[in-house]
Amino acid sequence: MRIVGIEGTAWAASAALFDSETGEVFIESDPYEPDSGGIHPREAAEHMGGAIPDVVSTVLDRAAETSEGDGGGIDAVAFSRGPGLGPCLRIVGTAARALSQTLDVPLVGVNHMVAHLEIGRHGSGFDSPVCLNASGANAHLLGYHNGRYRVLGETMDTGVGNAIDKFTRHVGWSHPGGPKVEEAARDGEYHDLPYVVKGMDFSFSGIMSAAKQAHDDGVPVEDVCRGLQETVFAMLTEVAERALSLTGTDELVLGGGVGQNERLREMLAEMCEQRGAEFYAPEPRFLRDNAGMIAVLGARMLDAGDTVSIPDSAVDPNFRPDQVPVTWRDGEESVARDPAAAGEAGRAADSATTPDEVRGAEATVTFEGDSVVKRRVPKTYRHPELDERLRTERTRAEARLTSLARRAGVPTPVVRDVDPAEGTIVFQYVGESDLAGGLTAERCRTVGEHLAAVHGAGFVHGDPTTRNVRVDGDRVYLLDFGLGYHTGHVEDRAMDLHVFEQSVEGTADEPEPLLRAFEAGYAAAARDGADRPASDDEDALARLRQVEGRGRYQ
Ligand SMILES: C[C@@H](O)[C@H](NC(=O)OP(=O)(O)OC[C@H]1O[C@@H](n2cnc3c(N)ncnc32)[C@H](O)[C@@H]1O)C(=O)O
Ligand SMILES: Nc1ncnc2c1ncn2[C@@H]1O[C@H](COP(=O)(O)OP(=O)(O)OP(=O)(O)O)[C@@H](O)[C@H]1O
Ligand SMILES: [Fe+2]
Repeated sequence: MRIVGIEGTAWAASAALFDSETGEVFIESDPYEPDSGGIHPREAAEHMGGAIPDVVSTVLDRAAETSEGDGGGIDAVAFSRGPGLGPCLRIVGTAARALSQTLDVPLVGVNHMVAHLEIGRHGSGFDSPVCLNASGANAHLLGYHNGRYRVLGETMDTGVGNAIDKFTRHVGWSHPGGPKVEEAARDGEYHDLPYVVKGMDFSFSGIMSAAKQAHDDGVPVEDVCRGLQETVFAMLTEVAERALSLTGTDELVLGGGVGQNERLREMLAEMCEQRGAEFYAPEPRFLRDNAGMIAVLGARMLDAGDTVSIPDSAVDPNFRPDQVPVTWRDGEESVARDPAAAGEAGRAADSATTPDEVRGAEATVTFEGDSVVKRRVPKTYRHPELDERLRTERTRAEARLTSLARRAGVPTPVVRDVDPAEGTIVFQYVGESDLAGGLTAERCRTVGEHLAAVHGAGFVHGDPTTRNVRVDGDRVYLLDFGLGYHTGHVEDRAMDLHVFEQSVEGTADEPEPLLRAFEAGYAAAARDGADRPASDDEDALARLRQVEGRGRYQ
C-alpha cells in the first residue's frame, strides 16, 4: 500500500510517501521561518499556499519514479485535519481533496496529535505504550483505553515548545527558540526556577515568568536556559513516570518537536532504564512536524476502512486526540496492564506472596510489621540541586499535611517518624488494597467527601489518584500528600477533582457512575462543611467544568 501524506498545521509545509511494503518513508518539507517574533497565522498560511503544491509535486515525482504503473501506484491521500491554525489547515485540506479527486483515491483525515504518537508506536513495535507528546502547541500524556486515546495528563496552560519560544522571544532570539535554548544550556550553570506538577498535569506559566525575570535581573542567559531545560524536562519526565506507575505499563514513546532535544531524551531514557521500562524516541525527522507520520497513520486508517468523504472532510483547528475513534486498534487493548493487579501493589495483610517493597513513581515503600517506610529515593535524571529540593520539600509537606488531614476528619495513616534530609517517613500500615483494585461508586463517593474536608481545611492533596487511596471495606484512606499545599484558590481545588477523575477515566471500564458518585460526595460534604453556600466563583465543581472545557489547542 502506498499513501501520500500532507501536513501543514502551523509551520511545516510537508508531503510524504509511505510504502507499507518496503517500510520506506520519503518526506519533503519546507519550513516557514518568521523574520521576527513567533508564528503569524496569516504569514504561515501564505507560506502554505506557496509551499504545499511544491512539496506535493516532489512527492508525486518520487511516487512515479518508484512505481511501475501510471499514477505512482498511490492508494490514498491522508492529511492533517487538526489541531492547528485554521488558515493553514484549510489550505492543506483543499490540496488533499483536490489530489484525492485527481488520483481518484480515498481521502483519510488524520489527527495530527495522534499521528505524533502513532509514529512512535509504529517505530518501536510496542503494543500499548504511554505516549508523551512534547510539541510546540501541546504537551500531554496519552494512553489507549476502550477504543480511544485518553489524556492521562496535560499542560494547564501553553504547549511546551511555545513556552520555551516565548522566553527566547523575550531575550530577542529568532523563532524557533528550542534549539537555541538547548545550545546555550550546554555552557550554563543550573538556575533554580519554579517547578509545577499537579498529579499528571503541569503548568509552565510560572516558570516562564520567573525565567524572563531572572534574565531581566542579569542572570546569565545560558544559566537561565540550563535551569529552564532542567526544570521543564524534569517535570515532563516525572509525569511520564507517574503515568507508567499508574497504568502499570513498561513502555514509553516520545513524540513532538521538543522531543528532538537531547537532554529531554536523556532524562526519559534514564528514568525508564531505572524502572525497567522500555523507551523509544523516533528519529528527529519523525519528531518535528512532518507528513511522514500523517502517511503512516493514514495507511493504518485506510486498512481499517477509516476514510472520509469530501463533504465530511472539514478541518478542525481544535481537534483533540481523545475525540478520535481509534478504528485501527483492537478495542480490547489497553494502556493499563491489569488495573486490578496494580491495585494490589500494597501488601495484603493475609498474604505471604505479595512483595515487601513497592515502587511508586516517586518513592520506594517498604513494609515492616505494621509500619510502612516511604523513602523518596534520589532521581538521577534530575539535576542534583533540584532533586534535593523536591525530595526535602515534599517529604516535609507530606508529613505535615497527612496529619492535618486526619485532624480534619479524613482517615490517613499515622505519621510515626519523619526525616526530611533523608526523604524518609514512617507511616502506619492502612487498608487492604489500593482503590484502583477495588473501584466502587460508594468508595468514590467517600473520596469526594474526604477531598471536600481537605479543601475545607484550606489545602489541596495535589495528587489524588486511585493509587493514592487505600481501602478496607467501607474505610477509605487518603495517602501521599507530598504534592499538597495550602491554597485559597478554587482553581487548585478544581485541579484535585480533575486529577482524581482523570485517574478513574484512565483505568475504569465504566467511569461514568464512579465520577457521578465522586462528585455527589464532594458536593454534599462541601455544602455541609461550609458556613454559607459557595458562590459560583468559589465552587470547585463549577470550576472543574471550565478546566475540562478549556481548549488548549488554539
Ligand atoms: C498543532 C501542531 O501545529 C503543533 N506542531 C508543532 O508545534 O511543531 P513541532 O515540530 O511538533 O514542535 C515545534 C517546537 O519544537 C521546539 N523545538 C525544536 N527543536 C527543539 C530542541 N532541540 N529543543 C527544544 N525544543 C525544540 C520548537 O522550539 C517549537 O516550539 C503541535 O504538534 O503541537
Ligand atoms: N501507609 C500505607 N499503608 C498501606 N499501603 C501503603 C501505605 N503507604 C503506601 N502504601 C502503598 O504503597 C504505594 C506507593 O505509595 P505512595 O503512593 O505513597 O508512593 P509514591 O511513590 O508517592 O507513589 P506515586 O507517586 O506513584 O503515587 C501505594 O499505592 C500503596 O499501595
Ligand atoms: Fe506537531
